[in-house]
Amino acid sequence: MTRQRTAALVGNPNAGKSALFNALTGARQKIANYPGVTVERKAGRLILPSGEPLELIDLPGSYSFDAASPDEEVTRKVVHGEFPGEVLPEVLVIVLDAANLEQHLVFAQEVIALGRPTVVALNMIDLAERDGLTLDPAALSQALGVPVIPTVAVRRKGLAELAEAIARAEVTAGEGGADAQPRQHMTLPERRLAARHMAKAAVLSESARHRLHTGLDKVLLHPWLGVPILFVLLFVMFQAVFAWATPFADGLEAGVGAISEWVVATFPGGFLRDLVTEGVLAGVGSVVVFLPQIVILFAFILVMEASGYMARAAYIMDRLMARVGLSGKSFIPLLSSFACAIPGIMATRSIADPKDRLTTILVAPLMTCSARLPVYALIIAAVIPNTTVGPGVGLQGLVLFALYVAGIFGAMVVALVLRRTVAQGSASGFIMELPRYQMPRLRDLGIGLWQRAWVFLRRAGTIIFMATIVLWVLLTFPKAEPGESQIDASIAGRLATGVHAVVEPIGFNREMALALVPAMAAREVAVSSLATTYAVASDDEEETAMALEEEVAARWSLPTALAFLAWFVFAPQCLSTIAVARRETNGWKWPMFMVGYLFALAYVFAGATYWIAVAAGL
Ligand SMILES: Nc1nc2c(ncn2[C@@H]2O[C@H](COP(=O)(O)OP(=O)(O)OP(=O)(O)O)[C@@H](O)[C@H]2O)c(=O)[nH]1
Ligand SMILES: [Mg+2]
Repeated sequence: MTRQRTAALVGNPNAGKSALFNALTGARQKIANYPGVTVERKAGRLILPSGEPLELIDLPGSYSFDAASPDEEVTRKVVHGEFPGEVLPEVLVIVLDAANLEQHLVFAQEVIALGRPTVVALNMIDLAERDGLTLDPAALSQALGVPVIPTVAVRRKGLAELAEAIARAEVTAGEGGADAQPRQHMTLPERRLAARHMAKAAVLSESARHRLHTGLDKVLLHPWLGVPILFVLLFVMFQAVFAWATPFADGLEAGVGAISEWVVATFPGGFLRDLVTEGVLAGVGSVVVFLPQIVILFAFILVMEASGYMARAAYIMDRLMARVGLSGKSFIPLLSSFACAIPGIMATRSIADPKDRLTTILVAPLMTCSARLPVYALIIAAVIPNTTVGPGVGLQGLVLFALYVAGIFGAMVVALVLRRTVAQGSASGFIMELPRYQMPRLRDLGIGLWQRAWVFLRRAGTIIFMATIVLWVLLTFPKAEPGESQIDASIAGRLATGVHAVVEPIGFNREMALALVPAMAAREVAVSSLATTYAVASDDEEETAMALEEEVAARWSLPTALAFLAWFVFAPQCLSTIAVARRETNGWKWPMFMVGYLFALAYVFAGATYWIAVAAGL
């Protein structure tokens, strides 16, 4: 009888099936450290200890036989003998990741329930050991009712034993293991529960560290607690941005003020001195004082990344993202957009589905980038009282938190609408391997913070510097006639009158209108523009110059200030983002769509904020 005998490798994605396949057959299947590498069946020849050949089939990873994707469909068909031109494999070899036993045992039970000759390869035990786990293959074998062979595919450990077990499984086909009970009718939650018990029973000993890590995961990834914990962390972060930064920001502000006074005292009055004090020092200085806030924000983000928490945040958010039609793959691009939408949009290249990717690009500018922080911080410090609304809860930090949440919420709603209209499609869930918890290293943290601070200062020294000088010149010429205000007379003032007509209905004053156009270069320019405008204006009125924050507090009504905040949650005030969106979508159509919908939202929400605030008597 020369019938070709076959065995198939099945299991969750990233369990090491292809690595085992290569080790057993000498093939060169692509393996890589992420799920979904193998997407079709591959066959190779394994020589059994008896010298007999056996056809071994490597299959795509699968979470269940209820196939969701085409590659999982391949697995289901091959295992059930429904694949065209393929015989029913006699032996099923389940490959488990020993370091993720609980997760992998769910599908394993479904395979064993088929009642076919089955062998389990308990792979990656080296990783389990590294994590501080000592496993008991015998206990697992007892619980599953099939032989369990420990293997390390990449170091060719346990291969002979596995081949032996495959050969034997064929012989004992149909006899069933000691504990084999009918498991056909288990539901998914029942399988999950059984998986947890079996995984627990299979652990002989666990290091204190591993226990700590699983304990942390139990709390941080808890179905109910996970989301509130994430929000509390973010909440604390925004409180800290205000509470901790204040002394440093005050120091910087005093420093800029001192330099300005020194310049005034040392140099003769005139064009150049005004350019330096009203343009460079008032304008650029007004942005630089937000450096402490930026550093604190990134300190939190970097610690969350380095400790392994950020990946868990992605895991927690995945369900929420799926509900609005985004895949979990969008999480990292959207997260990067909190720093800046440009790297965020570029990171969407990792999203395979084009509609999915387009949606992510279109909503990325709604994530609050760090360029908005100076604008938010200035307005909040100026008009929101520095009081507490509960033990340890500052009102200013609360408002900042609300603005970030408004951006996220806006993005979710927009994504939902886009997925139902112009970017139709369904969400694809993702399962990611969670990295180990780690104590963030101070050195890495320092380097990361330095890089962020440098990016911020470089922007202040280049784009913001240039925009401020151009604006100062436009504000200073032509010179006002006696009795006329300098702003009214200037080129910038006249240009602003046109913009003001458009934004007056939503409560903006003329200085705000004046700040909006140069702020297209970068959002922080809104702050430097206001500073320069007020510096020029107060010079003109022979007033003593006040700090920008005090100017805003004195001149803006609360509804106007709130409307300006609402505007910046949505407005696409960034030419570089538009340019990157054009490059990544290969054309002007989508960037124009993005700019259009964002300005429309900004206008509507700023207007609504203004009129509601006015009606409320604020
Ligand atoms: N340390 C260690 N790494 C392993 C072991 N087995 C596989 N790997 C690694 O785990 C990763 C995934 O292995 P693959 O063989 O591609 O996994 P797969 O099950 O074929 O994954 P899909 O094709 O996506 O279903 C690769 O980076 C392998 O090098 C092992 O026993 N120990
Ligand atoms: Mg594979």
